[in-house]
Amino acid sequence: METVSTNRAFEGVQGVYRHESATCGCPMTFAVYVPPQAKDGPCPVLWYLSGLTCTHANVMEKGEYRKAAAEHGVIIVCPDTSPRGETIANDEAYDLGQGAGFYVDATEAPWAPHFKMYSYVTEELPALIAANFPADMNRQAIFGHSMGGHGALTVALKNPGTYRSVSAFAPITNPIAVPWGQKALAAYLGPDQSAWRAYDATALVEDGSKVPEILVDQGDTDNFLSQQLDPAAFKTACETAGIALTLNMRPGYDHSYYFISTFMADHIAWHAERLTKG
Ligand SMILES: N[C@@H](CCC(=O)N[C@@H](CSC=O)C(=O)NCC(=O)O)C(=O)O
Repeated sequence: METVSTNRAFEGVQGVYRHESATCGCPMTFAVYVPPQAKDGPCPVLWYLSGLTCTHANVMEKGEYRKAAAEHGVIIVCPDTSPRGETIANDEAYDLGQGAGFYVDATEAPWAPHFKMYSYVTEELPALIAANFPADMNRQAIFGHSMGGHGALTVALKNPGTYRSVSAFAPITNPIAVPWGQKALAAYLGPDQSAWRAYDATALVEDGSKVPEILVDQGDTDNFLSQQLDPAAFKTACETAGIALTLNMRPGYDHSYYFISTFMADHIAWHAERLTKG
């Protein structure tokens, strides 16, 4: 692992790192904020998964998470959203290929050799974090935005013992039913829609995956709300399954990092409460 940069912030350290990923078969860059409490012992880890077009840098530069992370003593890890490189498959559209990995393990050509973001964020990167940072891997939580909200929900639902809590900003909650998801899942997983259900938060809940509670914040003037994000089916699935979903509709907020940064401290405090219990 190579250190790209480190900067002192809120008495902790914001770092950017690069490593050769065996899972994605290319160099991958990620950001880690280590809070000041780490000098006294391992800290819990909160994963942030970003949305379409993002690298590790969008939330690092615009998410405003460091003050709350330092206050609560939480490490924040921000992976990239896909493998990248000139020799790696891509698409000219912003919602497929590089910058749009959808946190799945692709099975279809030309994506399958490198687009393994599910395994990358659930296996390879956690092992790297455990080996190189003052991280208490028995206390992990996960959140994300839009495509990254979809990633956070599906990763938590598929690994209920690993993450103590899960939340999302404006998540894609039912990708099999919306254009972004239908396009990406068809490309990465092929035409058999039964394979898509393993990466759809609403379908996972309908099919029996369970976490005790979920926090979601959603702007009501988000331009993607009706076509790509509509949380109605997810809300119904959670109600039926007995999952306590808190869905905060936020008047006047859009899909941007202005919205995310407004509610970032609330989400970190919510996770910190669950990460420091027990
Ligand atoms: N370029 C596209 C929209 C891209 C976009 O809005 N990306 C969001 C995530 S959307 C869902 O995953 C984002 O986080 N962008 C990065 C940022 O820094 O804001 C278009 O123009 O429609």
